[in-house]
Amino acid sequence: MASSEISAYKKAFLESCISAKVLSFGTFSLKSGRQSPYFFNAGLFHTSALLSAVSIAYAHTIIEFLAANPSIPKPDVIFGPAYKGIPLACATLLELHRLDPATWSSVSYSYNRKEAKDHGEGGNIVGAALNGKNVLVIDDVVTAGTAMRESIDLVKSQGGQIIGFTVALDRLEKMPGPREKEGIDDGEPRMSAMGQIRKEYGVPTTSIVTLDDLIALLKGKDDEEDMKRLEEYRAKYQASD
Ligand SMILES: O=P(O)(O)OC[C@H]1O[C@H](OP(=O)(O)OP(=O)(O)O)[C@H](O)[C@@H]1O
Ligand SMILES: O=C(O)c1cc(=O)[nH]c(=O)[nH]1
Repeated sequence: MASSEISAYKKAFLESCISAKVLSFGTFSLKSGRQSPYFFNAGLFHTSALLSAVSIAYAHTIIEFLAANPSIPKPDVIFGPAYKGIPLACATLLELHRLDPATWSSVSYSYNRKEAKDHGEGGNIVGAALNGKNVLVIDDVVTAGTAMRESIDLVKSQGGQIIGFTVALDRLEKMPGPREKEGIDDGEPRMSAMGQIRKEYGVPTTSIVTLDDLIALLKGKDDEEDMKRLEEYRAKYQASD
């Protein structure tokens, strides 16, 4: 795919991520244990201009996602998993309300604490209670899907129903093999985390951009060495779906 085939808002989103160094290139250790030649640090969307830009991209992605999947019920709650999902969910809900107040004014945000609070109101959920609610989860990036699975378990344990997942970046990586953490790569094909979750839980998922979009954007205009490392990484960890 050539960079000209990326839609204008995806291109603008990726370019703002690169200029703010939300997307950076080098060698990074991931939660999965993989060594990646690129990293998406959503914690760097910390100015009002960047937070506004990212929330506009999420909001448009969510509106398109809901329009393309009419069987998905309307969300009651936008849930942002701790930590990086928290400001993203809150800012996106404000943007959705700005774009379409009639639809979004009664929708709530909610997020978890990583450590439950044992005084005051207590518990590990801040914002709307999830019991009986249709919950749309917003997170920053998906690699092996550990964070997504934790969100599914958490929302279910609170009595909520997950109706969809939206992330900024789907790295399109295959799920880790059973001995990958020990450094043993069996080289077997596997589905992506997003694909596996769609299949296992029947939960629809979407992303603003993917690794394929990033490579298409960078092709022919960036550092050739970074580009080569990105393509090698994609070839090694590319998912089968
Ligand atoms: O798909 P995975 O393999 O789970 O990797 C991606 C997740 O890892 C990071 O979160 P982390 O758990 O480090 O929490 P943070 O938001 O506090 O940085 C990142 O923010 C994603 O949520
Ligand atoms: O897989 C991860 O741990 C990970 C990848 C990435 O690009 N960004 C991030 O915050 N975590």
